[in-house]
Amino acid sequence: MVPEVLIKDRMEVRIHESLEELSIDLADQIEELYEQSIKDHGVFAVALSGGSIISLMRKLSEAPYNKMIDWSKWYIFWADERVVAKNHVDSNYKLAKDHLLTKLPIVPSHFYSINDSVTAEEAASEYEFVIRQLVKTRTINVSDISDCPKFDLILLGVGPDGHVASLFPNHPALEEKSEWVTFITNSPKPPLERITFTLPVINSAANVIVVATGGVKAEAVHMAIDDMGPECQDSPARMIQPSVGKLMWFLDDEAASKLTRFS
Ligand SMILES: O=C(O)[C@H](O)[C@@H](O)[C@H](O)[C@H](O)COP(=O)(O)O
Repeated sequence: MVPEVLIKDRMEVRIHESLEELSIDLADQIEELYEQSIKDHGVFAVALSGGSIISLMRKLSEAPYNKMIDWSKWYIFWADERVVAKNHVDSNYKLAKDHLLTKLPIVPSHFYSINDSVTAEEAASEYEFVIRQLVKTRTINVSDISDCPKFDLILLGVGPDGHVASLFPNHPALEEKSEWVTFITNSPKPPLERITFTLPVINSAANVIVVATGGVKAEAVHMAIDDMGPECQDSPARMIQPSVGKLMWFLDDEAASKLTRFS
């Protein structure tokens, strides 16, 4: 089935009848963005999040995608990470590795996970340092309008409260403008300690994909996408507005159930 597609400015909303259809469409779109990035600068620098998005990306490990893609060109980052050991059940690195990355022939040295043996503050600043080095060598592109990294693709889930990455409603981390990676020690969603890309970095990406499924996300999706009054202004998901890049939302019918169809 073809998804229902809504377009507003540089935002595209793709609504699917089933998770299976969403997963196939997600893999198709990621493959297309990969092709564009390779044509543009020869590599594909992708940042992942935690949560259900990882299992929704599973089609990438199946035919035809697994054979169409030159996986040696992929560089994997985390838009946010829980500050726990890499083998801890809460680790976003472990989640991605167990359910996706080990099923793909990506070069292991192309996984850029955080240092899990230091404090959240140190992990954030070390991670930013690593990204800065990769921007210097242009493994990660640089934004056309600031000195921020321009990831080829940042993939985000969204929480029922509208959080994206580890940027939670009304949290001071949302105000961070100078750091690329910041840390929090009081996450409303456990575990408490996390590192996260800041809004300037997310909004400098060439492409941002946000995935939300299930009725529990319907209100957050409505607040993030629809033209609403002041009550939606606190939604971190609504703050995802790439300055130059493209924003795509992938929803299932339930997550889209409160959405105003705008085109
Ligand atoms: O580490 C995390 O907790 C995540 O990166 C977080 O931002 C997640 O993506 C959303 O909470 C959506 O998670 P679900 O898709 O599982 O609801």
